[in-house]
Amino acid sequence: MAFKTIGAKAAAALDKELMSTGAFSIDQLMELAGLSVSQVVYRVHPISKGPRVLVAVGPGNNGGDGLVAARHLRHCGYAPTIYYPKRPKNDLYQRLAKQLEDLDVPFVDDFPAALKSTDHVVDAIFGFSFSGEVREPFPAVIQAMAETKVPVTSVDAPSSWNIDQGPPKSGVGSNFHPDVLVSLTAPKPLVQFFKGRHFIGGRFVAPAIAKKYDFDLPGYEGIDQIVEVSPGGQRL
Ligand SMILES: NC(=O)C1=CN([C@@H]2O[C@H](COP(=O)(O)OP(=O)(O)OC[C@H]3O[C@@H](n4cnc5c(N)ncnc54)[C@H](O)[C@@H]3O)[C@@H](O)[C@H]2O)[C@@H](O)CC1
Ligand SMILES: [K+]
Repeated sequence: MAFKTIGAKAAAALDKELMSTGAFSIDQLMELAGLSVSQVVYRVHPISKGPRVLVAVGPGNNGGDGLVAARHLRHCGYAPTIYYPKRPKNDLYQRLAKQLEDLDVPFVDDFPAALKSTDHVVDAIFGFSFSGEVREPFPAVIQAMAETKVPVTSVDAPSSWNIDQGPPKSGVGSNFHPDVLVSLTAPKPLVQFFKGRHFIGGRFVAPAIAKKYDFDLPGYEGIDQIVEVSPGGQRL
């Protein structure tokens, strides 16, 4: 059985609903989303494969998930490094960054250089609100992630891919195929073009809300925050 996908518009509406009628705060959702991402990294890249994780953080909530994941990974014994070139003034992102600074997590400015000394990359640049062509300073970052041999885990979407239509046909991102994807709440239509290891995370949706938005909860086991599915979103 394939899990139903939710398109960009539905994902944004679901997000709004969780924070209005669902009574969640954004901090809560982001904490659980980021925790899922950290569990996926632990699953696909145990510390024995190398503790260094470079997290590429974008300007929106996808980036916030990356900051939370980095904090959990640090507490689990990894050595994360953060690339965060566009830091919004928003209080939530400032606090997430401060929490990392207090754990002595380094922030770096040169992504290609940092990529040369890491064991794993988390792509938390853009999620379901990405649209159009990638703007500066991110084209070189996407290109570097496309070319590296270091494994890349993308949060919610491979950054630069159109949420509903998948990878761009040409230009930045057309050759970007991350090794791992963590779909948050439900896979997006782009998963039909994805070929790597695929997980669903974001264990915070009530059954009634999933029903309203016409997707299935993946059946998390025990205390797991993630479920592995096929690249295209079939139950394994
Ligand atoms: N309900 C859920 O599923 C949850 C989703 N969360 C995360 O939130 C994400 C969505 O967050 P947002 O709506 O803040 O948006 P995104 O983080 O997807 O991206 C929006 C940011 O990217 C910029 N941007 C958009 N297109 C661009 C382009 N072509 N070039 C350069 N910059 C561009 C925008 O100006 C904005 O700053 C999800 O993908 C997921 O990762 C979680 O944090 C919480 C719960
Ligand atoms: K992403």
